[in-house]
Amino acid sequence: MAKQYDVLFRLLLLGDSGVGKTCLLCRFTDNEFLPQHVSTIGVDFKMKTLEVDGVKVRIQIWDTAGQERYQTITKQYYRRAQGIFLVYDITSASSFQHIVKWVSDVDEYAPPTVQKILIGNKSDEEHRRQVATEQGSQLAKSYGMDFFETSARSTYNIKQSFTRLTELVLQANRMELDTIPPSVEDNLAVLHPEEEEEQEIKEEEEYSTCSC
Ligand SMILES: Nc1nc2c(ncn2[C@@H]2O[C@H](COP(=O)(O)OP(=O)(O)OP(=O)(O)O)[C@@H](O)[C@H]2O)c(=O)[nH]1
Repeated sequence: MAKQYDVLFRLLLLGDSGVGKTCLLCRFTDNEFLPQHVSTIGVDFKMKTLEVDGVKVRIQIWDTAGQERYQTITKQYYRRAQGIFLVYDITSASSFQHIVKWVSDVDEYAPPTVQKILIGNKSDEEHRRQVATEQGSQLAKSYGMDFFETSARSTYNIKQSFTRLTELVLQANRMELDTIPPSVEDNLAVLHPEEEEEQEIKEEEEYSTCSC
């Protein structure tokens, strides 16, 4: 059967516990919002297909637990990520301060080519804001990253931020894609996951436990 997509990328959501990583993912993939905080245990993932620059991109998005005790497990997922969302909560100054630590973990464990975007989530909570938009934008600039304030509750900037990271990953891998001969492209069309990894993904899909 012909593939329903041209390329497959892995994205990762990182940030402190409670910043809204699971909610961002559930809003993007299922257009749902979970009002209660159910801490992720280890990792979960969901899939979605997007069309970016005329390319059908299947993205596998990994939602990691923000809690310290799961860090040994979650760090094992950095290695295979092509794009990473670094998420803080605009109502939590500490979650913003910890971005420095998340970036240093990414530098240590993720591939050097990984694309990163900074996200300030919960923009609907203006009355509880502790981190100014300018602070987020300055920090992102200092790391050379794009920056979005988002709201999983109101849907603000959700599609835009996921599309942008996918676009950046696509651009970063474009040369590699362009060198795949058309005959191979028809059947393969996945940058890294070939048959073995496809099988792995199918198994992962069967065990996916995302709570939304
Ligand atoms: N107001 C508001 N609340 C949000 C938003 N996104 C998430 N929340 C709330 O924040 C809490 C934590 O959200 P989660 O998505 O579970 O947080 P997480 O980052 O996945 O947490 P861990 O799994 O523990 O790492 C929940 O009560 C959500 O309803 C948002 O955009 N606006």
